[in-house]
Amino acid sequence: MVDPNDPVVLADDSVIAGLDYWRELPIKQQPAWPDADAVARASAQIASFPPLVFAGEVDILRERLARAASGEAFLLQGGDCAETFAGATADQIRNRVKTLLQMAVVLTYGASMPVIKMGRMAGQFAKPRSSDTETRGDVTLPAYRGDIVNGYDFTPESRRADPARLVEGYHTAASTLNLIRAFTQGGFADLREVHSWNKGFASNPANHRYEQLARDIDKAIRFMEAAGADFDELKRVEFYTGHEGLLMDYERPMTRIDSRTGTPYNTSSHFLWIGERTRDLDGAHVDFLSRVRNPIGVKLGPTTTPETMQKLIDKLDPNREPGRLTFITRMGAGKIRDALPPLLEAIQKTDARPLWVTDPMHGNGITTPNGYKTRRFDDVVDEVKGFFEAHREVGTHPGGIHVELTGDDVTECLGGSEQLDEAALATRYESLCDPRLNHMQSLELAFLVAEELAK
Ligand SMILES: O=C[C@H](O)[C@H](O)COP(=O)(O)O
Ligand SMILES: C=C(OP(=O)(O)O)C(=O)O
Repeated sequence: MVDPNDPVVLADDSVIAGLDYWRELPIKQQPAWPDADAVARASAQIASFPPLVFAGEVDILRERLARAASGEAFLLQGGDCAETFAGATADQIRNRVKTLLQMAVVLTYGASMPVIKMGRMAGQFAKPRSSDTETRGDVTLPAYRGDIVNGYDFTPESRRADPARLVEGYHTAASTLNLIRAFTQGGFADLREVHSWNKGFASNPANHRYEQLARDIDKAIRFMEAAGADFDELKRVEFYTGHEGLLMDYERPMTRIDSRTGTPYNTSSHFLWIGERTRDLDGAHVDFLSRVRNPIGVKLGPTTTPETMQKLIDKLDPNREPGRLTFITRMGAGKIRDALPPLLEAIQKTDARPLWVTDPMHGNGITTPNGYKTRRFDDVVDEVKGFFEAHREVGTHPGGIHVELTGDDVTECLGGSEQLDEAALATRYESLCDPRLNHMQSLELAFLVAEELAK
C-alpha cells in the first residue's frame, strides 16, 4: 500500500512525495496489455529517453495561460482527434501547423489580442472509448485505443495491445515536435509569410476571405518596415503542444524531476488535459496530474455540478496559481446555454480564476444513417456562440477554443460553406476516431470566433 505522502524514489534518485500514489487508485481507460513485463520494459526504456519539452517552456506557457484567464490573450488549441504514426508525415504536419497559424492570424487581427498557439499534436495518440470492444458482424475484438496502444485494422493481431507501440509513440512524438519546432522557429511562421500559409489549399470562400486579410496585414507590415520597425521578432512564434494525459504507461515515465526546482514535470508535452471519462475526483488521473507542474486542463461535460468543479479546483489548483488550471467545456450546442452559466456564476463567488476554453466538438457527435460518426458544422458554431453568450451574461472571460481539425481537405463534418452532406462523408473520411473540421471549416470557424471576440 502506498501512502500518499510517502516519498517515491525515482530513477534519477529524486524523492517526490506521492507521485506514484495514483497506482493505488481506481483507474479507467487503460488497455488490457497482454504482457506486463513487456510494458514495464517499454516504460523503463521511455524513462531513459530525453524529455520532449523542457520545464522552462512549460513555465512560460503557464504565464501565457494566466494572461488568457484574465482576458488579455486567447488560447487556440487544435489538431487531430487521434494522431496516427502513419500520419506523421511532413506534409500533414505542415498543413496542420499552417492551418493553426492561419487561424491564429485571423484571431489576432480580428480581435487585436495575442493568441497562444497549441497543437493537439506530438502525443495525441491514446483514445478513451465508450466501449472496450467493437463488434462487426459476428466478430468482437478490442476497441481501437489509438496508435500508441493497438492497430486500427479489424483483426485480432492488429487489435492486440502492443507495448512496443509505447516506444514508437515516443519516437513519433519526437519527430513531429522536431518538425513543428523547425517550422515555427526557422522562419516559416514569420508573419511576413502570411500569404504563403494559404498556398496549396484548395480555393474556397474562407481562403478568399483569408487572402484579403493577409493583404491588409502585408500592407501594415510594409508600412511599419518603411517607418523603420525591426521585425526580427516576427521570425519565430511560440507554439506549444498538448494532449490528453491518459495512458499512464507513457505519461509516468515521461515525468521527470526538474533540476532547477526539484519538482515533477511531465515532459511529454507542455499541456495535458484530463478527459471527461477520466476526471473522477478519487481516480488515478486526477491524482497523478495534480502532482505535476504542467498547466492542466479538465474537460467538463453538461452534467458537471458546481460542487464537482469546486473539488476539481481544490485538488488540481490548491494554491490558485494563475495559468495552472483550464476548464475545457464540451456541453453540446443544445445544452451549453443552460449548463455553463451556473458554473461561471459559482466560480465568480470563489477565489479561483481558471481559464475557460470551449471545445465545441465533443458534445455534438452524431452518427448518420450511413454509419459515419460526424458533427454538424452549424452545431459547432452554435456551441461557440453559446459559450461567448454565457460568458458575456456572467461577466467572465471566454479564453480559448479547442477543436479537432486537420489541414487536409477531408469530409468528416457536415456543412460549412461547402455544404458537405451525408453522401460526401464517404468521399474522404480519414479520421480513425472522431470527425475533424477540414481546412476550410477551420478557417471559417476562426473568422466566427474573431467576430465574437471583437464584439
Ligand atoms: O475523442 C473522444 C473519444 O475518444 C471518442 O469520442 C470516443 O468515441 P466512441 O464513443 O466511439 O468510443
Ligand atoms: C476524448 C476527448 O474528449 P472528451 O474527454 O471531452 O470526450 C478528446 O478531446 O479527445
